[in-house]
Amino acid sequence: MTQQNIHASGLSDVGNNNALTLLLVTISSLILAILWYKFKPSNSSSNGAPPLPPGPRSLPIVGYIPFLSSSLHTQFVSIAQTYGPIFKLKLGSKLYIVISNPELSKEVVRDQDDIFSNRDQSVAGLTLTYDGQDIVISNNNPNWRKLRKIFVHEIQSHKNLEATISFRRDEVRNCVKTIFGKIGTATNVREIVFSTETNILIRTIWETSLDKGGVKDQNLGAKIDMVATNIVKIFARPNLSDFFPFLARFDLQHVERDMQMQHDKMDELFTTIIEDRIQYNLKKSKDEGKNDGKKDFIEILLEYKDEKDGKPLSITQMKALLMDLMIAGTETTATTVEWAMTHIIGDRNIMNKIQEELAEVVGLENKVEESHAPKLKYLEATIKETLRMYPIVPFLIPRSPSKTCTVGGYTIPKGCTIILNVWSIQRDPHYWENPLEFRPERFLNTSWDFKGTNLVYFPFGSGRRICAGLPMAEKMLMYILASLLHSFDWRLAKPEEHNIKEVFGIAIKKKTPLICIPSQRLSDKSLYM
Ligand code: HEM
Repeated sequence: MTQQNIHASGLSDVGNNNALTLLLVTISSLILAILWYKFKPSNSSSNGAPPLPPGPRSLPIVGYIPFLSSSLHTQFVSIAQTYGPIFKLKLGSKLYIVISNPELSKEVVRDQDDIFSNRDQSVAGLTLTYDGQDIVISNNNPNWRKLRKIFVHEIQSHKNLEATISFRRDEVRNCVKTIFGKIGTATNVREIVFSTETNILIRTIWETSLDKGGVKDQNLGAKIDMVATNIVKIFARPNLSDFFPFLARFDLQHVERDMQMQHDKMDELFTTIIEDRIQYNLKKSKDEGKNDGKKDFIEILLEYKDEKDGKPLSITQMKALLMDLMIAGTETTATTVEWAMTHIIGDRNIMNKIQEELAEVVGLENKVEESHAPKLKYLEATIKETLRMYPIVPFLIPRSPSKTCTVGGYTIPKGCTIILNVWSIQRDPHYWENPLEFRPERFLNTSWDFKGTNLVYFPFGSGRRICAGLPMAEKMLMYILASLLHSFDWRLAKPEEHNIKEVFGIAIKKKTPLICIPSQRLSDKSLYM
């Protein structure tokens, strides 16, 4: 080959190379474009806004629904291990964002609390609460603010809690008396505590009407217990109407129908109570009213109904509020007591420490009073540890942002559902040493409280929507547990059946009920009467 030819061929090689390179670049670009289109992160956004959080791939239409397990709390921990502390899930046509670390929780419940103070309103929730006219399910609106203010300032105020101390004392003593009648026999602690809590709430709500021709049904507590239990069970049923709102009108799984039935039973009761009281008040003179002294909750609410300034409270709003109290106040406390007793009975060392403290503070010749509570530090630490391992409402009550915003650098679209996995945060080894060990000592001499200030521990929620019944819950847990453990020694009915298996739902419950045998601890029998 001549030099010229070599050059020519070289040139032509260059020419050929250029053409080849161009072809390769074009094909590569095409392939890359196709690959990018096909595998682009599904969360990237085209308008320059931050992307949606990452999350597992899901099927068309149904999204991730077919892959959901019955133990969502543990399943969400596994998903977070792959996708990080904030991930998204598409369930039907709805977008869920799950958050499982304190830093991101803080962005929701503190830094942007106002934006995140609406609720994700499920069909069952709306059906139960007169279309969200209550506190728990209502969005952040003037109605919610008013009801919450009445509840927190009137019912949960220090003054009112002091004024209603005798109701709690009577009912907790009845509880001790009932258990005394069961000494030596297998006893379901949760059932007894549930009834005690129901009776306390009934008396706090309409004490005087029991004396004044109102509802006198002896089995009222048991009936309410049954309805409340049914309601919690219905809440635990996943509902297609929530995942596909356009299906809601068909109520394919009858969740709405079943909830309506329970709602109607409670509604009938509340209507009777309120009407009886209105009639009674109409009959009595104003002066008589002033002499009454103690006001129960119905009386307080009726004053707001007749309010001259501002917007009076409607009867429906009153009933919605009563519904909240009876449901939110019973299940939570009874379940917490059951978990605490499970661990206390399962660990003789913990039981001894609590009982020694009670003997010292209360004395073996006395009954427990609420006023002993501030000195019962080990018992308090045991309750805190119980609520660390078993935050009864494991995902809090889901919230929904009122406008599109960002959390952790990701876009959070308006109207999606926010789940804060407090259960996983409170068991995260990153924040808790040996988190699966039940160790009350970790709460001794520390500043942890229930106010949700440190988002490593917030079993009652945090921010604007923190549990409105917190002051009462704290008192009840201390008083009931102190009375049960001061008055009785406890052992498991079947020690081989000791277990701490959970069932996930709107409340985190024991898989099998705690059945145990009480024995008399105080020598003076009159302390049980
Ligand atoms: C162990 C007992 C209890 C626990 C663990 C508990 C826990 C909670 C939690 C986690 C929330 C949601 C907070 C959030 O979304 O950030 C809540 C809300 C609420 N709780 Fe409780 N609760 C308990 C007892 C009670 C009691 C005794 C009452 C009433 C007598 C009550 C009334 C309420 C109400 C009305 C709300 C709704 C607050 C709102 O949405 O503004 N709770 N509770």
